[in-house]
Amino acid sequence: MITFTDVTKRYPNGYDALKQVNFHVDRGEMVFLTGHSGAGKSTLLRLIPLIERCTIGQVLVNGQYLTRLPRSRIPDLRRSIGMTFQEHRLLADYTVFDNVALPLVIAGFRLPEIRRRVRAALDKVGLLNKEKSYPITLSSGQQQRVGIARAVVHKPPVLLADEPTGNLDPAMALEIMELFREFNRVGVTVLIASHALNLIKTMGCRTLILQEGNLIGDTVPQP
Ligand SMILES: Nc1ncnc2c1ncn2[C@@H]1O[C@H](COP(=O)(O)OP(=O)(O)OP(=O)(O)O)[C@@H](O)[C@H]1O
Repeated sequence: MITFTDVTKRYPNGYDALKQVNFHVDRGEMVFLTGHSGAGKSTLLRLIPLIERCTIGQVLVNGQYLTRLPRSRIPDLRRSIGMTFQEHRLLADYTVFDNVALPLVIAGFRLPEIRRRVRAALDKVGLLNKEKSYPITLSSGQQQRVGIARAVVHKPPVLLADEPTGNLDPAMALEIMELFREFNRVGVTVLIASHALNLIKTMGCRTLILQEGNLIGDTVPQP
């Protein structure tokens, strides 16, 4: 589903945030990505929906080589990927419903379908009763859940999460990770960047380890 072949990402200031990274994530896998601050985790995630382009190498997502992907196909690629961010990036003057509906509005869905899908997504994250609330009135964990609902509302086969539990207490963090696991159980390929080593251990998933832009580990837990 996601293959990196000798991927190097050099930023315009000449810094190599990723250096000849190679890995493959199969369809339906759930994988963690960890490493110190500045190791390149966010950079790696951003290459998948083409928020950034790699400088050298190949990124293959859902059968498409991204280096060859014409600009006109980027919206299609992004519709196949859901992404959540640590800082949520919710719109403060939009209700929870409207925040989650946004990707569907942009994609041109009709209102009855938008209602149905947004409510289904909010139901999955346990926030159906908050659809009329504004993000500022929600806890950090609830805001993260709204971000997750927005990421899955168009039912993408791939879900990426950048530090989804950064601001949360351990119990809430585990709940959020379990939510990702539920999406994975129904077939979604999940890749999560996280510092939370204990939590990653608890989840018992394959883990990629980055250090200064090098992929130095790819561990699969023993049964
Ligand atoms: N747009 C940019 N221009 C130049 N350098 C950048 C840019 N974005 C990131 N970097 C550098 O690339 C390196 C990797 O950054 P990245 O955000 O991918 O790391 P990270 O592992 O996600 O870190 P954190 O855990 O702190 O979020 C860092 O040294 C960072 O300063």
